[in-house]
Amino acid sequence: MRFDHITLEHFKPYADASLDLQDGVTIIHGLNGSGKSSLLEACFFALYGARALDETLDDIVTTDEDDATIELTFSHAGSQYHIKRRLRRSGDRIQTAQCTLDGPDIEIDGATDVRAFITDILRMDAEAFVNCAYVRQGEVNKLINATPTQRQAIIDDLLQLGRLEMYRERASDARLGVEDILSEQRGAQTEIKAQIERKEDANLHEKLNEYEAARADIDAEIERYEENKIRAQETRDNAKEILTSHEETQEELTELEAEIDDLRMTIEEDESTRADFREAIETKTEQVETLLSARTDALSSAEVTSADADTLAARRSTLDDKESSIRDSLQTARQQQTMFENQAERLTERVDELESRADELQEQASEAETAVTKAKEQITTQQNAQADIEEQMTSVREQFNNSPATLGKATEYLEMLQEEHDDIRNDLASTRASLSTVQDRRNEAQTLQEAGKCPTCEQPIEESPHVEAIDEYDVQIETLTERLSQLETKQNKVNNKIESAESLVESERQFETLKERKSLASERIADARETVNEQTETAASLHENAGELETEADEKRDAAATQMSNADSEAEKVATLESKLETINNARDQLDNLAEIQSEIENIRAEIERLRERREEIADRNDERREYLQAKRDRHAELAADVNEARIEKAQNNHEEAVSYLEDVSEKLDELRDKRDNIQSQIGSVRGEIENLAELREKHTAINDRVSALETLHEQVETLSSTYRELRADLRKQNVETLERMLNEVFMLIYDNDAYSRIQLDDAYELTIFQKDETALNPEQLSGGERALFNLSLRCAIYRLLAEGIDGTAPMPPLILDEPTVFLDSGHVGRLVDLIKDMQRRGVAQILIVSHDKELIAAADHLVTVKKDPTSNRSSITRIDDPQRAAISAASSNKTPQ
Ligand SMILES: Nc1ncnc2c1ncn2[C@@H]1O[C@H](COP(=O)(O)OP(=O)(O)OP(=O)(O)O)[C@@H](O)[C@H]1O
Ligand SMILES: [Zn+2]
Repeated sequence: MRFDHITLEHFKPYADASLDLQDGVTIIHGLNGSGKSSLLEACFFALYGARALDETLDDIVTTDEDDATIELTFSHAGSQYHIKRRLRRSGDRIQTAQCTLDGPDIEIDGATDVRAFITDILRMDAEAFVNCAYVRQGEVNKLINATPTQRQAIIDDLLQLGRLEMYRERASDARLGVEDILSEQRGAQTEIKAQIERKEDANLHEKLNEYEAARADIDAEIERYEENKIRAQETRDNAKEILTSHEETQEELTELEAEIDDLRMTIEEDESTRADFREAIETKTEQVETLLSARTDALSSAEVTSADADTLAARRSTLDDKESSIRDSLQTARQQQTMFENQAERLTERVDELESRADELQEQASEAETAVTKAKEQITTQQNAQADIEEQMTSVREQFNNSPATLGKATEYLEMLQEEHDDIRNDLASTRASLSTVQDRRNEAQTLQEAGKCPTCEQPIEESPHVEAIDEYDVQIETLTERLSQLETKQNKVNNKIESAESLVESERQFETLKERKSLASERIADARETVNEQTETAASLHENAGELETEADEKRDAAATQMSNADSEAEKVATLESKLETINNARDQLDNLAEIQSEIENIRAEIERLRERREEIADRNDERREYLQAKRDRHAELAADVNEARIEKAQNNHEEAVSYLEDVSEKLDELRDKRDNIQSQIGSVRGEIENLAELREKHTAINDRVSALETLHEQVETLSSTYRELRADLRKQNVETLERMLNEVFMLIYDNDAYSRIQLDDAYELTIFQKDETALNPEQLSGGERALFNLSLRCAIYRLLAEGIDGTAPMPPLILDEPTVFLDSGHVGRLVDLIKDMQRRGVAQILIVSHDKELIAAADHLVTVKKDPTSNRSSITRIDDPQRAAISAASSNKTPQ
């Protein structure tokens, strides 16, 4: 067997990992806790499940994960198989969700079946696998510490010697089974023999003859009694017939008597009904009398002579005719009344309309008159205003009388004065300027003169021709000053004139305004006069129209009164007609009353008639009944005469006797038959016994044959059991010898020191080590390292024994070592490398070693390093392509190979 490939998901520290595995030595290397052992455990788990690891499924799934998947591919006997296990959380527990194995022509589903299949092809269960191929970390002492019996069991189991023991046990079980059956059969044989002897002593045929003779006697007796019984039955039946017929006659007589009583009673009841009816007829006849006298009164009230239907109908039709003619008149009168009322109403409405229209016109007329009065007042007011204006105008005119301007020329005059005033002002300004210039020149000349210069040419004065200029200036100043004073006087005068001219202009403007106001007043007066004329005319015409309307209103009012009185007279007619209708209705009520009385009389008479008929009917029926009654009485007398008392008495006696005999004979017959049945069953049992005896004889022959066959079988099984025992002992001896030889070979190969001469493994699987001086040591006395070496040797020897000792294809799993160097010194690690190479040479195809020891890398064909990421706490796997170079570099740098 070879592991080819393993894939992990969420298995212990692995999040996601996969690894190819080949033939040869694979070293799995890494630091403590990096996940090396877990990798091997995964392979083991894939094959056998969690139980084999002594762990629960919860331990296997990576902490905080809810599922895990482990897949292992392996080759075995030329075929490749693939196991897949999937775990999943369900509630707070992890469970196996899938466990399948597939390979050529096989597909298995379910953990139990997969484990069974693996156990079968490897020929070892999980425990055997661990004992042979999987040297687990820290299990150094397991085989050393085991008792010889345990060791024997382990090794026997591995070598399948257990099977021989099983076969032996089965053979021995079979022998015991045969012995059980044999002793049982012998017991049965003796028992049957005794039974046969007992039956032969019982003279069964003689007994049978006796019983048959007794049965024939009883049969004859039974026959005789049966004949007697038939005769007694005939007697009883004849008597019974006579008695039955008598009983029937008695019954008929009783029935007839009852019928006679019934009939008599019915007749009496009916006669009493007739009497009741007669009384009812009398009462009703009296009622008719009363009603007849009521009818006489009703006839006179209804004004008819007879109450028969025709008369009443005729009277009704007369009333109907009258009513219909009254209704016609009534309708006409009502229509007339309505018509007159409507007309009166319409006329009254018209009167109202006319009066209101006349009022409106009168109002309009008085409005016009008011307007006239107002216009006249306006005229007076305006005339007064005119006189006032004229007065003011006269005073303005008077103002102009003594003025320089005429009325209408004042503005022109003012403008002329203003021009004059402007001229004077200009003159004044220029004169003042001239005076000032002259004065300035004179002062300058004076200054120059005083400085000796000519004031005109500014030449030195001596040569100046203009010395007289200052005087000229003085003259000019005098002239100019005079002129100024003249101009100022003139200006004052003109100013005064302007003032009075301005007042004139104002008056003139006033005069114009007055003129306008006067003409306005004239216009208003004219307008008011027109208004007076117009409105006076309007008022007159309105008064006229209003008068006409009032006249018309008076006429209409009269007409309305006339129509109203017509309506009243029609209303009177209506009342009269309605009271006539009332009278007719009363007459009808009287007719109804009469008709009712009449119909009641007729009803009661009909009732009386019906009662009479019923009385007659009952009388007829009772006559019939009386005839029938007579017939019944005749039949009764006839039957009573026929009864023969003596004959009946005889029949009764016969019947009693026969019945009592029959009872006795039945008892007797029952007794005889019981007796016969008894004898018959005894005959049956004797015959059964005889048959039984024949059967027993047959059975006896058969059981004799079986007992001798079982005796032969017992001998054979005994031989088989002892053969298995001997075979196993032989094989074990042989295996112990081989295992001892191999153990010595391996131990000598791996153990470096020269302290021990040999190891002894005796038939009882006791292990002893001999020192050079032949003193014996128990392996438990060895040092820790020596025990580790001893354990390794023993494991390798067992592995070799299995691998070499089994014919054909060895189903051996890979040899798996977990931390084998733990107790070894460096020298022994080197020896371990030699051992591994030796095992390889001897044909162990796949060796898997977990080790943190770099020295072991020297033995590796393949190197796998395992590392755990310190932050994520997840492990990863790396394959090293060239392990030997890695080993050298590791040895030189003393570092973990990458
Ligand atoms: N269910 C789990 N989930 C996560 N991590 C786990 C789980 N079970 C174990 N581990 C981790 O896996 C590691 C143990 O792995 P393993 O025993 O394979 O280590 P190792 O490399 O063989 O170490 P050593 O050299 O000490 O034997 C531990 O660090 C542990 O924390
Ligand atoms: Zn480990």
